[in-house]
Amino acid sequence: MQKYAIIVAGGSGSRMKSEIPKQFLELNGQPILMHTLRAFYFDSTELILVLPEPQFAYWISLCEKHSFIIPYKLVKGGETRFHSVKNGLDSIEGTEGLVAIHDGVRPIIKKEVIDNAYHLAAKHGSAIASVPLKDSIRVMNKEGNSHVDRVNYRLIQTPQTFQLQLIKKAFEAGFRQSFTDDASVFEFSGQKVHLFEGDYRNIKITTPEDLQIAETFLAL
Ligand SMILES: Nc1ccn([C@@H]2O[C@H](COP(=O)(O)OP(=O)(O)OP(=O)(O)O)[C@@H](O)[C@H]2O)c(=O)n1
Ligand SMILES: C[C@](O)(CO)[C@H](O)COP(=O)(O)O
Repeated sequence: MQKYAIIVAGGSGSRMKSEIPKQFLELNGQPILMHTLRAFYFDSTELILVLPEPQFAYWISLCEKHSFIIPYKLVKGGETRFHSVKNGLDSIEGTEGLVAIHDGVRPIIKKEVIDNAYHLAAKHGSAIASVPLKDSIRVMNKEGNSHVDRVNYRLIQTPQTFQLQLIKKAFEAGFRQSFTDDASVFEFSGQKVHLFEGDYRNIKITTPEDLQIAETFLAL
């Protein structure tokens, strides 16, 4: 079955507070985004990179500088992550195949996790990488806050992988503020979300200390 990977990097990176967009910050001498794209480049997977249009020229200049020649389709980003993913999905012709949707700023992604994602999505319709919580959590409420049992919760990562036809249909219903990821869009369309074991090293580079953590993982 044809495999696609949509790598979304259309955000503004406001929490990183860096001058250059966080997807272009270097890890081990290469922009974060290059590590992420390379991880999905196998098995004739068709890659789609979603970037804000004003960043296209800068990205192309980085590719020349780093002799980065992996083939991919470049698609413009949208106002929110939902709109960026939608643009990526709309760029795929037809409805046959599997699509992994992955944050461009999660560069430490093992091939084993990606393989599992496609395999399980083919079987269940969806496959969402997740990990159990290591810390205690409390819920905030009118009384202040109270204990909740962490065994009932999971932290959700990407890749979030789907049968193409099902996820395209789900995104046609339109944007809602409550959507934080692709699994929430898929669930809203009435489909069942299938979780599988992700990886604690698959961090989302969001704030400055995440860069140091990612450097450490890459060195392993
Ligand atoms: N309009 C948007 C917003 C987010 N993303 C992507 O979704 C992923 C996860 O989002 P996040 O880490 O929150 O990125 P930003 O929105 O860039 O960061 P921030 O929330 O700190 O501004 C990132 O790869 C980001 O580029 C996107 O493609 N299009
Ligand atoms: C998609 C995601 O990475 C799953 O954990 C997350 O929901 C993105 O959230 P953000 O607020 O856009 O970083």
